[in-house]
Amino acid sequence: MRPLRMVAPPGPEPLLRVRDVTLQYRSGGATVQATQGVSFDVFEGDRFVLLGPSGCGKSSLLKAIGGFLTPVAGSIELDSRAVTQPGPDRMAVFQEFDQLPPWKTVLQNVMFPLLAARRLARTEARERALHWIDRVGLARCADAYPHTLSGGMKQRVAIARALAMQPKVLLMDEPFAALDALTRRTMQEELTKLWEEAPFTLLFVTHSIEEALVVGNRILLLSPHPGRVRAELNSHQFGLASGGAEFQAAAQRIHGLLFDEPPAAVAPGERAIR
Ligand SMILES: Nc1ncnc2c1ncn2[C@@H]1O[C@H](COP(=O)(O)OP(=O)(O)OP(=O)(O)O)[C@@H](O)[C@H]1O
Repeated sequence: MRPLRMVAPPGPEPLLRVRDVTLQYRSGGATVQATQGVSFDVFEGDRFVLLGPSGCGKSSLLKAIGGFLTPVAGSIELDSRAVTQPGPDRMAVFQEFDQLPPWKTVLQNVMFPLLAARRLARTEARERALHWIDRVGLARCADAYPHTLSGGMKQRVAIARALAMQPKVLLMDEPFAALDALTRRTMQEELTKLWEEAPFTLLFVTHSIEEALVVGNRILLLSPHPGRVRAELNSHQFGLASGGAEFQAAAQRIHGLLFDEPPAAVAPGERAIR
């Protein structure tokens, strides 16, 4: 099918530019193709969502943007510089609750990257860390160890740790997928609130259509394995208060764009990607 993309308004240069990226793994003599020629732009302050079915290469794209996987074709630029390795300008939050070293307290966990990157002296790192621990609502848990925290609290620590580094882009790989439905909703709410208080650039991976609509302002739809761009949509009209018929219709439409063969019809304002 011909992928669809919203007509891009003339505007600033993208912060993150992904061009024709093909990703592969070599596994036991075989080659697994994760994505095929994927292109998209993320602008400063975007909440950009990669949405697609399991195995379409969303995590692989995040790994490549993180500098952990080199494309076999195409290019990735952050702030007009080629991404060739991991760096503190791209902090990640993952789904797994064990991403926090268990022998460090909450405060030590959040301070750790600040000290490792030699960004700040210990006193400033502590201050910065405490600020972010407070921002995610965990001020009373600064001296707690991860095993004493709930899943949602651990994810809040991971978010505080990442945002304390003031990355150019925050990478989130299904960060709420292992949480119960109620906590997941709360976390979506809290993430949106953090963004509203002080916007940052977010690249968020999910396979939940509802989560994409709630968290994102722009959504890239990827086809099943290997991932290709199917469409790019604006979703800034949907927020946490969204529900009802319009939200359901948008979710249905995205479902059609992702899975229907032939794909769902083009909406006004969208065009084929050249
Ligand atoms: N380390 C690896 N070695 C070999 N193949 C891999 C590796 N990691 C991922 N793959 C394969 O690459 C493809 C894309 O995987 P990826 O995890 O990026 O997809 P995804 O869209 O994030 O899936 P999910 O939503 O299930 O996490 C899959 O076919 C997967 O099996």
